[in-house]
Amino acid sequence: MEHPVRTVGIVGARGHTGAELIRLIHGHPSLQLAFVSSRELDGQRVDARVDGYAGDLHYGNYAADAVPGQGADAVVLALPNGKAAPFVEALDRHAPDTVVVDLSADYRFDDSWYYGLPELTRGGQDRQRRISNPGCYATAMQLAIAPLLGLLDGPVQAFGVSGYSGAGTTPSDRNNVELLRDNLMPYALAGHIHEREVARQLGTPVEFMPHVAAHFRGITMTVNAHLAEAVDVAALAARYRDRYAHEPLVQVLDEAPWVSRIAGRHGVEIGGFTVSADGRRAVVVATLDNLLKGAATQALQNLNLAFGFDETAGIPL
Ligand SMILES: NC(=O)C1=CN([C@@H]2O[C@H](COP(=O)(O)OP(=O)(O)OC[C@H]3O[C@@H](n4cnc5c(N)ncnc54)[C@H](OP(=O)(O)O)[C@@H]3O)[C@@H](O)[C@H]2O)C=CC1
Ligand SMILES: CC(=O)N[C@@H](CCC(=O)OP(=O)(O)O)C(=O)O
Repeated sequence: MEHPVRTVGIVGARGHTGAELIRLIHGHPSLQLAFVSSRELDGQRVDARVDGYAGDLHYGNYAADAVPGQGADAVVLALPNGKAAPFVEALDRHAPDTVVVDLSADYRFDDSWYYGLPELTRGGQDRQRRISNPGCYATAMQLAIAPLLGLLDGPVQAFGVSGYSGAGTTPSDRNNVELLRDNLMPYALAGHIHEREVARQLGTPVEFMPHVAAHFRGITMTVNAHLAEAVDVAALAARYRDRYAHEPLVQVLDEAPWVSRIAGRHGVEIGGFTVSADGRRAVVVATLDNLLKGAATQALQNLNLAFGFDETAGIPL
């Protein structure tokens, strides 16, 4: 179906997720880039920085008060955690009908925002204007755990390993390639914000242990669940196949998915179904690309739903 073209601005466009969004929006049949904002790249050509973008757009440095005046139909905030509020306040005040998609964790606990994990939260109210876009670990955990709801007996343990692009571009130990070489770096082993986010969304306790590794992109998430009744591997896998049968972005496999195979791809792979001898403990593995389904691809799903487009428009499947 033909749609009128809608325009999208990106704040935080220098970052890893911003670059992916530029590529996706540029290739979208019904979306067009209105502006891309970066303080550091102000004035530079976008085509000199982003493979896959061809055009005359330049980065600009737009402070929060300047964003509503750009007239974009949607604004994606791809800023570090804690930086979204001035942009949201300016849009609330001067352009309240703008669709806002926030990639950070800033509004994920705010019930006045729509939590946009389409495979689990889409419904009758998808034409949203304030959308909190779940991140990489939270998406992997929720998609891996959701089919187990109703079977669980106690907290679920989630062991996650992220590529270092998950730590953004601000220098830290977690994106320091020297420190990561031949290494696996554990951090925030209890109480990570994504632990609380997933527990809140799924309504069940989760114990999350994040790590970062030397690869650039991709998350692997191993979930360990104690069950109230025994299952066998076939029944466990069938539960996932049924749950995601009509989801173009979720592939259910028999074997355990490998993170090396998901880099650069838009969906999620779930597999490696294993049960203990008594059938009361299940293990499941999920992989996704943190920059795509964990951020930019999910943002595109949410923009598509907000504008009434096909949810996967512009997403190469
Ligand atoms: N990386 C990932 O795998 C994922 C990231 N996310 C979330 O998405 C958001 C963006 O992540 P990512 O792309 O990795 O981040 P980056 O660190 O790579 O990029 C951050 C961007 O924000 C801009 N920026 C930084 N500070 C400010 C500020 N005070 N005001 C205005 N602009 C600022 C930077 O550009 P400049 O300094 O030039 O202005 C840059 O464009 C984060 O909230 C992150 O948690 C979510 C899922 C996955
Ligand atoms: C490796 C690494 O540092 N990862 C980041 C999360 C990645 C991400 O950006 O996710 P959210 O948007 O959900 O915060 C972290 O653990 O905080």
